[in-house]
Amino acid sequence: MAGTLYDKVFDAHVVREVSENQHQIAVDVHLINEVSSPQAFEDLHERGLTVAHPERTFACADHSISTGGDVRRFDDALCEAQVQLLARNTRASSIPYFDPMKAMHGIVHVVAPERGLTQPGMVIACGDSHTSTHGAFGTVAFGIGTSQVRDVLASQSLVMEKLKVRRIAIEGELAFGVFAKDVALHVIHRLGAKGGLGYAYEFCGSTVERFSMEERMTLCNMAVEGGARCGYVNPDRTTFDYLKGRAFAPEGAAWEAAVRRWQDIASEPDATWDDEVVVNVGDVGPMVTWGTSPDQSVPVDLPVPDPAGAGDEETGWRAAMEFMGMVPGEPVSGTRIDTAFIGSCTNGRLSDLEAVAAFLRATDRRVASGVRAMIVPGSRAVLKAAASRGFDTLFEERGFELRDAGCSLCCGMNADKLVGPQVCASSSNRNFRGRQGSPDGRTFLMSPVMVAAAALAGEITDVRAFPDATPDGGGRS
Ligand SMILES: CC(C)[C@H](C(=O)O)[C@@H](O)C(=O)O
Ligand code: SF4
Repeated sequence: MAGTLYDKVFDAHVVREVSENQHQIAVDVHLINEVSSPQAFEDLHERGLTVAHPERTFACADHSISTGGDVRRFDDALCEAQVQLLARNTRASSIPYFDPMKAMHGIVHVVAPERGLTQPGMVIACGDSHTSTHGAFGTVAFGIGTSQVRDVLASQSLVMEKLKVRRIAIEGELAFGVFAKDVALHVIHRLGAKGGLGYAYEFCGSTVERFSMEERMTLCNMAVEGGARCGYVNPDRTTFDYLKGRAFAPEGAAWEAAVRRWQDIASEPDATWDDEVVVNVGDVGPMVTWGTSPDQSVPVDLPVPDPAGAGDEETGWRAAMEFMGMVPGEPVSGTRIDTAFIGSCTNGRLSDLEAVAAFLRATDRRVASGVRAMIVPGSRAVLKAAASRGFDTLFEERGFELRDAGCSLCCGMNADKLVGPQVCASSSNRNFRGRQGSPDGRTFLMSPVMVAAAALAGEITDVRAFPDATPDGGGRS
């Protein structure tokens, strides 16, 4: 069957066309969280409706949860109420809940793939924009608003438009110190934070083919920061190998049949894309943002650009630079930091922690004095795997706090927040003003290894400039 993966999956899920380019589509897996579901459940109950498919609905409490070691402690009454409501609503509707008191707790975009819930060819919806992460598996996965969460709870379907598809071929070998996160930041820089509006991004090319599933998740996670509603990678052997044996993955004959089905849904070579872009990443360096939008980034060894060359964006660039304390023509490196945050659904997976551990082992330095450095695994499974490799001791010996799983400082919706105008080197995906819980806080996005380097140096620094860093420590994550 000719066509793109997006077309094939979307078309296979259409229940009916509601109006011109508005389709009711079936949802295979609905992920819910404590932030965007309480109102949806309330609306549902007000209409006298019940959850249509609790067995296709899965819940995590991730944004509001404390990562300080006791998940029963809350920063404020709203956080506590949201988590309690999620527990109550899931219990009342028999929805599986990855309870924060239990071993499978974590950020929903980390937990669902770990469990094997995310599978090729599915439509996955969640009231959270970074649902695009699941596209790494050849899944059409996107964020929805609270009223759509209600619709999916009630009907296991929702109404949406069909997107255009942009094929983004990423080519080249990543240099030492360059990671999937740098590729994501580079692509967004090149195509713009709004460049993907109305599109699904299909990531392909030799770089993506070589990427692990965790690297693909990092890339797809950030598709939404480039304005795309979803991003995906065609499923291949890497995808199948990752999924095999996971809790929700099919088994035996069903596994063989699933793999055949999954192979069929990849985009055909003669498919038609609405747009095609080639991005060469062989000469991309470690990226760092200088502004308040994820596309405002520069390789760490280049100066902050001149807003005079930014056309329509000049005013926005100037405002962002002023807020961030950046000077055109001056390097971002050398900016003193107060906080270092390694975690989030972008970069809180085991391979991220492995890359950080390898980097730390290649140096003997500790976190610079005055810097608070936090490592927050995306899930308890990641935390456990990290501990079994001895990373807990390593991180703590070097002055990093290894915390419990959750969104933590990514969004400042829990006790982990910046204070005042603090500067944070962060491995997360958004650098919007106030993003990390302080209206004046300043966020610089970069890869987890670059965050670790900043933590040791006390300032944003080029990881490649660490004299004792080795290619192993700077390898891809
Ligand atoms: C709070 C939640 C709905 C939000 C999102 O939609 O992405 C959050 O996860 C974020 O990263 O900003
Ligand atoms: S880790 Fe950050 S980006 Fe991901 S779901 Fe949580 S708040 Fe959103």
